[in-house]
Amino acid sequence: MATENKAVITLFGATGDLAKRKLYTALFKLYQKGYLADHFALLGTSRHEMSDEEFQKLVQDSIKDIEETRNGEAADFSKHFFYKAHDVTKPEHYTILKDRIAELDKQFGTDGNRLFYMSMAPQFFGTIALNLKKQGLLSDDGFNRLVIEKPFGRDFDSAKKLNDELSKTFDEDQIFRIDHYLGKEMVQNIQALRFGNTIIESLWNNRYIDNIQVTLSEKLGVEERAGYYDNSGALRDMVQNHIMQIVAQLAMEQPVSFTDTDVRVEKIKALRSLRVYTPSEAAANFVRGQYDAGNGTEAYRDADGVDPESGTETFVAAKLLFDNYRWSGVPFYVRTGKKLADKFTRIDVVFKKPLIDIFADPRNESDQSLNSNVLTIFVEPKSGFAMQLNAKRAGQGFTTQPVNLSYLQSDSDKKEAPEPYERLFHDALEGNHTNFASWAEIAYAWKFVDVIRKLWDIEKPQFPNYTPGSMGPAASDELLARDGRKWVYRLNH
Ligand SMILES: NC(=O)C1=CN([C@@H]2O[C@H](COP(=O)(O)OP(=O)(O)OC[C@H]3O[C@@H](n4cnc5c(N)ncnc54)[C@H](OP(=O)(O)O)[C@@H]3O)[C@@H](O)[C@H]2O)C=CC1
Ligand SMILES: O=C1O[C@H](COP(=O)(O)O)[C@@H](O)[C@H](O)[C@H]1O
Repeated sequence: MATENKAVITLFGATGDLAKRKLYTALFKLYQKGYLADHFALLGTSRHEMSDEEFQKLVQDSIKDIEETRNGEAADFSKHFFYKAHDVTKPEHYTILKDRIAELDKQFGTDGNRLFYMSMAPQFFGTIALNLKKQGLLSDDGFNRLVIEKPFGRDFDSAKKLNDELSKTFDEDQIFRIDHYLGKEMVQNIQALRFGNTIIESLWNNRYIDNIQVTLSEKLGVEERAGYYDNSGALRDMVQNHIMQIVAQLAMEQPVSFTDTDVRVEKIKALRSLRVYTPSEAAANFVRGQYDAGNGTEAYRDADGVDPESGTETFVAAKLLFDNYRWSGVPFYVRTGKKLADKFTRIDVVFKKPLIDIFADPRNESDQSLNSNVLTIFVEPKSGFAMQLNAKRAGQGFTTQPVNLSYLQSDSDKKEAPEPYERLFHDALEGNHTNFASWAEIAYAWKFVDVIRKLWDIEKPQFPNYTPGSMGPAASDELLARDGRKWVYRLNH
């Protein structure tokens, strides 16, 4: 039975792409499930003039593809939505919001609970937070929470400046920094798999694991976001946040309890032990790429809104090392890129082979009958796990072959699973930080990434260097080949 969350949500950027594509849908699903009911209201803002009725129509249009569970549900839901034109850079405009929030609080009985959601260009985040306090928009009665979109800074210094600005208004336990990968079902499952299974956790260390591979592969290019992406690149867009968060969950120690505070402590410790490279180590352990034209796709540099001489990377592969007792000597290979062969996210945990292969033919030195055991966590589009084991091939004689034990979520399971934004909105309304990035995690991730960024900003890359539809530049395969390893997922394999 769902417990209703009471709050007035103030959404900055209410007419933006993210709000229309993801946020209203997420809220509607929470409404359908009863997590939002009579006692909530959303006050949308942007500079655009619009009436409440027009805004309600915009919200209804955004959720029109979701099936209603009862007649008139979408219309009833939209009646909780209100709008005020507001320029976040104008301090005097905040008074308009303040009065309206107070009215909505009374009208909907939200007990003074306020959730502020910044879904706007990041240069405005600091200003909004400062004005929320200065202009008196915070409540004295219920909770005051801030949900903030990515990117959180573009390097450590800018992230720290932003965090200092936010901290003048909100305490760390009031800030919810969105990383939508943390809202994905199978990313959350990493902890269930590790800490719910003796068979897994007892092997989860450098005695048994040879290497771990994380792949976030995208088939699409930059689409409509070229302006943002060309200033960002894959390192900032995907590695500093999503990949670091996944890697932290794979590397962390078992938390004392499954609470946000204890989980955070362990993730922070894991990121603290990530080896920060010197520039020459960074050059050896990081690979960047940019897609060329090919397979019916134009080159990145020819895309609308991209600098024709752009040196922005659309692909990153890297080898990460943790300097701690559990992981010493185990490389974590990560990669992400646009215009790759397919859209998928997966984690491959490659176990060490048995020390002695008693099945190999002693007369043939090159005979290797045993494969590595590989645990694959399929994050998307399929969701589940597979464990590759060695088994006897059926029939006369004795040879082994790899076989798979697998669990894949059914389509109905997947339909039941909330979308990341639904889950994360709900967590923020509940005040649960488990699936949000803390400042310390973000700070360590930036300090790690800044070394690479600085190096890449100095050295001119040899771009373009990979074909659309491939798995990135050859140097990505060479990164592993140098260590005598291969990506578990590769084309034509
Ligand atoms: N779109 C996406 O897929 C994703 C977006 N994000 C993040 O979400 C945030 C929002 O992105 P997105 O929705 O794409 O951005 P958009 O550019 O589509 O929307 C920006 C919103 O901000 C409003 N706005 C701009 N300037 C002002 C101002 N001075 N005062 C008040 N309102 C203003 C705009 O309305 P108006 O111009 O009328 O004022 C609009 O509602 C960003 O931080 C982005 O990085 C993160 C992941 C994915
Ligand atoms: O944060 C981002 O993520 C998307 C990929 O997210 P997914 O859920 O579709 O895997 C990426 O396309 C975008 O560039 C980045 O900003």
